Amino acid sequence: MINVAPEVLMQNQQTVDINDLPAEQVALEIKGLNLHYGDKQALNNISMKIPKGKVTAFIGPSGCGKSTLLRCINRMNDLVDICKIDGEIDLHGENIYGKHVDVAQLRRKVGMVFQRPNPFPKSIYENVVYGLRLIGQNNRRVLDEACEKSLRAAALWEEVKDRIHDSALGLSGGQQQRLVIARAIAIEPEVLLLDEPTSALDPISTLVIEELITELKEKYTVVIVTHNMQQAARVSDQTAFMYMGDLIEYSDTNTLFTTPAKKKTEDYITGRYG
Ligand SMILES: Nc1ncnc2c1ncn2[C@@H]1O[C@H](COP(=O)(O)OP(=O)(O)OP(=O)(O)O)[C@@H](O)[C@H]1O
Repeated sequence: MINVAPEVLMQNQQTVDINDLPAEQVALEIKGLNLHYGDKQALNNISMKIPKGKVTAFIGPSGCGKSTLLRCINRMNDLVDICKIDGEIDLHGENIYGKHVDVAQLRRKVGMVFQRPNPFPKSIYENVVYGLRLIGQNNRRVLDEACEKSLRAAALWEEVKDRIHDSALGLSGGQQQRLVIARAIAIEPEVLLLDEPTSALDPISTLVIEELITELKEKYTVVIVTHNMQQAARVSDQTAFMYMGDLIEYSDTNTLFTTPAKKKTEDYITGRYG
């Protein structure tokens, strides 16, 4: 028996051949990506297309390489000395691992939110406008507008509008995670990477973030790593199942959860391992 409630999948009805997307619908294309940590290979020849304006989920058992693959998309793995990467990731047709790529610029286009909310010990306002200040924007009116717009987009404005100059550390975990999302979108990235964004949150905050993810895809390409298959089924349009560094199966979420093509995928989604 498959573990994901059919009504969840019904809400998500759509079928797209993910391997046959026209170029204008592709946000990211990963081509023959191999990654080693020292002698250990963590990603094996991964190739996939990530569509624009959709939510793509990476699922798979612990240690299969989901976060590693996610971190390749904004070159966070560059910070790991023993990490060696070959292959290509094209963002709108341009290889992000190309010689002349400005990594700081890339990370403005590809924002990231981590498992644990990590607000800075500053006010709510200063957290949201942080990235704008970094790129030299200090006009009060522009910052005020960006702050309100981002907090609204992150579904947090109504809860904090009367205390935006208070410390961000006084917010609840779920509010902090929405604040971090507001901070990521304030600089208007094209892609938003979410690495298990709800794993430290209670069920109600999780639901709020899931609803938010569904709204965010109207403006951004979202890629999410999750341990939670129900969550992948609820929020994603496409799902990639990974196992021991391999991309085993990648298709629209309904197909992957209802009629997986590979035995390994079926074993995983039916809870036989993982
Ligand atoms: N900085 C690192 N140095 C060395 N090995 C690493 C590093 N980061 C990850 N690994 C290894 O790479 C493999 C993939 O790890 P990764 O964190 O990407 O998996 P994951 O699927 O996201 O796991 P989880 O669901 O537990 O977070 C694992 O074997 C892990 O031990």
